[in-house]
Amino acid sequence: MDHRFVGIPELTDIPRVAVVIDVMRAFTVAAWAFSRGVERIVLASTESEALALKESHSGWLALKDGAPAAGFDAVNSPGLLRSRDFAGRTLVQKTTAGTVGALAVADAPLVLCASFVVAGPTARLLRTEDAGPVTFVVTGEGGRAEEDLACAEYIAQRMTGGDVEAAPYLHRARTSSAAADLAAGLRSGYHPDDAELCLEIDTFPFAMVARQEDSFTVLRPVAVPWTSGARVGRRSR
Ligand SMILES: O=C(O)[C@H](CS(=O)(=O)O)OP(=O)(O)O
Ligand SMILES: [Mg+2]
Repeated sequence: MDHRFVGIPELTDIPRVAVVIDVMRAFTVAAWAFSRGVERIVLASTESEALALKESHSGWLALKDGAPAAGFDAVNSPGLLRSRDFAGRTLVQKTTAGTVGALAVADAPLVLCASFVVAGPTARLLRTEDAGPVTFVVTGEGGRAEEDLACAEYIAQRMTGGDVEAAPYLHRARTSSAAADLAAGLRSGYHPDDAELCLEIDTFPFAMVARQEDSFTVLRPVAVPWTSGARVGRRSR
């Protein structure tokens, strides 16, 4: 199938179906946040917007990448999130690459955010939706991040429905510069398990769908059973 693999700067039109990839770490973190009880993630375009949203909505929490900072409740680290209890909470997320990529395609009729931990459900949902050609947004390094490209290509292969060996794709991600930086502790807001947590396949049974709700871009988990007939539907444009 004629999929496109593009960086954020190459996004010149509104895709019909967009899958925004950020393995390290935004959309691994988002999946972990949902697994810890977060009900929805509101994507913010700036840190000040994230803080303003938190302040104006009782009970909302804010997460950003980089070092911990005043006003923020969490950082962009799966290792640091996995023991938190976020039951029923709304989380506002702002990161350098992942959330920027998702907001860049927010007007597309179908937008999924993905990483290896939700790769299988993401591919199954795209099959169920009969999605056709997908625009994969490779968020890292202007579209050249090897971990994101490997994950995008892995999901594209799994969309075909056949068995796909994960090892070569994971190897590319494990040997990426982002993985090396994470493993070496060069990223702020970091846990030593982060790189490995980002390199797990199908940890969670849901895909993550971004939709416009009121004036926000909101990410929610959508359960995708192995034999799903459930459709999420696309917005008409
Ligand atoms: O937190 C991350 O891993 C990165 C930020 S940086 O590359 O470490 O500065 O953000 P993300 O949007 O998750 O790629
Ligand atoms: Mg990244």
